[in-house]
Amino acid sequence: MNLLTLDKLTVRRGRCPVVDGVSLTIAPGECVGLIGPNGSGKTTLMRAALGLLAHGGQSSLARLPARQRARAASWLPQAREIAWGVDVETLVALGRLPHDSRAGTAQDDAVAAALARMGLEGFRHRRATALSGGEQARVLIARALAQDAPLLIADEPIAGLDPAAQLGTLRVFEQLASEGRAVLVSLHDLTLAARHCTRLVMLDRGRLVADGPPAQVLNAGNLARTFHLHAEMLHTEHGPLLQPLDVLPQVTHS
Ligand SMILES: Nc1ncnc2c1ncn2[C@@H]1O[C@H](COP(=O)(O)OP(=O)(O)OP(=O)(O)O)[C@@H](O)[C@H]1O
Repeated sequence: MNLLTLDKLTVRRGRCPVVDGVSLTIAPGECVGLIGPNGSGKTTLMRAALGLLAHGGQSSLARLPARQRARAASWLPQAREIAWGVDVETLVALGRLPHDSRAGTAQDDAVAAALARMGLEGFRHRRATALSGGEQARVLIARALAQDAPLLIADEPIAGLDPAAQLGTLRVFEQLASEGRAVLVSLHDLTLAARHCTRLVMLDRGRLVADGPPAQVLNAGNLARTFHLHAEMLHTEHGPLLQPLDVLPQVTHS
């Protein structure tokens, strides 16, 4: 059974559609990378899919009552704001709010597992607001993991993380997928997207322009048309490596 179905999802800002008739499904076991240039509609698509923005078309998640939705999907927004100076363990435990028994073994296990996955055991008793930006970002990812939902939707979760933390985070997402959950993650690093996602969905001016295996989606034509990039995809023993070579002139569309 699919964990997310979008059918002609459309979001307008004024008269202009910034997400334009996007249809897709996400099934258990998939780690789907959402890629596209700045302003192509990635955040808007995710927020509309979650029912956080008025939209046309259908989203299977947006239709659910709030509590059920919070059990069906966890959401990691791009803005990393930690408003309260609580300790890291307490903050991560907030991810358990959608579940009935907030205290007890299930909660302790989920929080401990989330802290371990993000390598935060040593931060458990630190005040969350007193951590570095990257550390705070990892704590917020841990909070989303503690929610223990079948689908994680994450908006640029590795922005601002050091290279090891970026790799570690994407490996956690791959692990979630291999455990039978699913992830929809927006990414700007196309090499990491190619290496760690099972599938890529490419947006261009709100439209879905490619959807499939990374090697197929990241072809020279798509990179030129959508990203205005001349790039070479190198196939190394460690996996694909995208080498940007030049910026191409943008074609004006009427
Ligand atoms: N509140 C808003 N009011 C009007 N237009 C908006 C609003 N929020 C976003 N937009 C526009 O919608 C389009 C899509 O924005 P969105 O944030 O979804 O893009 P994105 O692909 O996530 O970009 P980025 O990679 O820069 O984060 C952009 O053209 C943006 O200017």
